[in-house]
Amino acid sequence: MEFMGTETIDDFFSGQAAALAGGTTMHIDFVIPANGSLSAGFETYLGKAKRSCMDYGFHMAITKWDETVSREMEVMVKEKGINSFKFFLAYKGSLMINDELLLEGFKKCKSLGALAMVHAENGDAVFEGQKRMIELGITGPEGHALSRPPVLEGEATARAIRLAGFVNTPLYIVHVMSIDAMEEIAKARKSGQRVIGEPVASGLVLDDSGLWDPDFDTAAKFVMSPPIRAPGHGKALQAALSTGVLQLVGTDHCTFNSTQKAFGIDDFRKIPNGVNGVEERMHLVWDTMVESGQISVTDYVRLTSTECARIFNIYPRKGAILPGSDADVIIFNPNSSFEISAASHHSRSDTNVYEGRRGKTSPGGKTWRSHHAALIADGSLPSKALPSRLTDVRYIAVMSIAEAHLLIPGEVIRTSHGSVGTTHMSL
Ligand SMILES: NC(=O)NCCC(=O)O
Ligand SMILES: [Zn+2]
Repeated sequence: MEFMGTETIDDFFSGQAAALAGGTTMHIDFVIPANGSLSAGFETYLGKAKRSCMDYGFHMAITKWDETVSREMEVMVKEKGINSFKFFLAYKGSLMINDELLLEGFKKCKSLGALAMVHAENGDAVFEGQKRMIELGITGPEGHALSRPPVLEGEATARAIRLAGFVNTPLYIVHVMSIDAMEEIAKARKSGQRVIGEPVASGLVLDDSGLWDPDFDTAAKFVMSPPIRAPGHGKALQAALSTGVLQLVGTDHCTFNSTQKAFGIDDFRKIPNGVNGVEERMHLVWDTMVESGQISVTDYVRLTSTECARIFNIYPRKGAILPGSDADVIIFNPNSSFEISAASHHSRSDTNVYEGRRGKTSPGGKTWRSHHAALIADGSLPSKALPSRLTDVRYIAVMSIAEAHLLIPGEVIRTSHGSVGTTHMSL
């Protein structure tokens, strides 16, 4: 993804290699239109995706509005297999759109049967918050969190929910990071509105303390939007996930290396926003949610995978181990762990926001093995595979087997709690 004057350090190949190493076997990336053109953006991303080593799908961002965009949305849905569009309420001056455009976009999604997705922060208020921080002389990464507090996420979430309700169209809130946003989603769902809330790995397991680290590189690696919140928010998001208030776990994998993050060494507003997570998501959700007893193994499969397949209409090709479904499996040993580190991860990023945390190994002691249709015998990654873009927006299945059970290609899969699923990430 091109963002904030630079481009993510992971491309389709390295991002997907990281995903596969971490037990995720398909992703849906966000296409950013090229100068507002959906078809040009789509072609650009098809070109980038030539480097793919696993299956993928596309969402698309809508960053401006006119008759051409409206017509192109129709083409994307009817001819290109895109069934979800993202609207940014933040990033004033670049990706942000106003309420008028949001309403147009929601109406168009409704008429096309597509799912509207929203990045929910009040971009005008964030802009004001950033000015305030700079005026106070706060230029470091902590200024990022201070300038865009949870109330601005709550406000934008509530506004998007109400406007989606006004248009009467379903809504998906991406990267839910705060109690404020989660409570708006809870209220809407209780009232019967179809609102889907997606927390991401970073919001569930990290807190904002890293942003105050005196070492710039360390602090800057935690800069993402909405920001990683103060202690307490993550725990509340975990509880919301386990009780069904939030529906699935994504990653928003969007990596920049230290030299890119250093663009903002004198001004936090210039630090490219984004953190890693696609390689760590399955480990972290297992570790945080299953091992703590907050969710069952069956829940784990649903939250990391099946739910996503259902929401994006990919089930049962993905999200199920059934005749005709894709045979994507992951195998790990819950009793054996390794240390997560930038030194050994598969992303191209030179930092890892989960440095020092632990993940599970495969039965052979290596990273998890995961692959679509062809299991890798020794846990190694594919050098080049035969990926496909699922034009009917089908996803990939991941089966989690808690008992380490070595599979060989063609073997009948037996498990006491086998299931399947999917995830999405953005590169
Ligand atoms: N989330 C983030 O900080 N970077 C990716 C762009 C976005 O999705 O907002
Ligand atoms: Zn976003």
